[in-house]
Amino acid sequence: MEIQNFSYQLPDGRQLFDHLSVTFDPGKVNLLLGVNGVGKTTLLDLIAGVSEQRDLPFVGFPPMNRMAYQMQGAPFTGTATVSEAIRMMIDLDQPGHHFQEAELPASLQEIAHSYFRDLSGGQRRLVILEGVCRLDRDLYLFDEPESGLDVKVAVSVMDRINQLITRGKTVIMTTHQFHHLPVDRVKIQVLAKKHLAFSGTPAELMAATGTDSIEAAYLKTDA
Ligand SMILES: Nc1ncnc2c1ncn2[C@@H]1O[C@H](COP(=O)(O)OP(=O)(O)OP(=O)(O)O)[C@@H](O)[C@H]1O
Repeated sequence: MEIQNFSYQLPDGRQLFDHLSVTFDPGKVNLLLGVNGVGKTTLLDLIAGVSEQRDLPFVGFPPMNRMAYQMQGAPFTGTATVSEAIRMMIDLDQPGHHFQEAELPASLQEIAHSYFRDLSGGQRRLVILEGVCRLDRDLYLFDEPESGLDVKVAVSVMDRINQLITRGKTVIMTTHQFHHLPVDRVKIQVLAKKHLAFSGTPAELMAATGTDSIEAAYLKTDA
């Protein structure tokens, strides 16, 4: 899946990307890194087709009905319980699947009968993430999935994302946190100043920057 030589202007005329080329690896967690405002979410929106643009130089991406996108702050009906919300999402592409609450992770079973409107911000995010992971798609887009989650829940979310990779799915995700990543299955893309500043494995990034952690290595990039 490739973005080839892509230039993009925001509605106010600012140039966000200038001849940007990025290759995402199948079967991996492709991390999009970069400072606030560099354009990570915009890129996910463009890939997912949320921002309607014609003739994009995007090659090899699956059609929209084979993608799942966890957007930041995705709305959901407040009058559904957690269990109903997950069931609704499963019904989207597996109608007739007999969903049982016992299939839910323990953290969601505890709140299975709570209304979505009564959940905390982190709990809402967890429900949406679980629903997105339940969709049977080829490409999964996550926008800061662990944001606002406590460490234990964040670890379980990364485990969930890791399960997708184990099943041969492809993930593209933005993040500002570098813990609990399946490092041997990660490809890092660092966006900076309208371009790609780095593309490669965590080991390559650390070797290139003479560091021993992804966080230290990232801080040494141009991002
Ligand atoms: N609809 C829009 N109209 C005008 N500017 C926009 C629009 N959407 C995004 N932008 C601008 O595009 C730039 C990139 O935003 P984007 O949300 O993609 O950044 P990001 O890298 O995801 O940031 P963060 O890490 O803070 O989530 C920002 O300067 C933002 O203000």
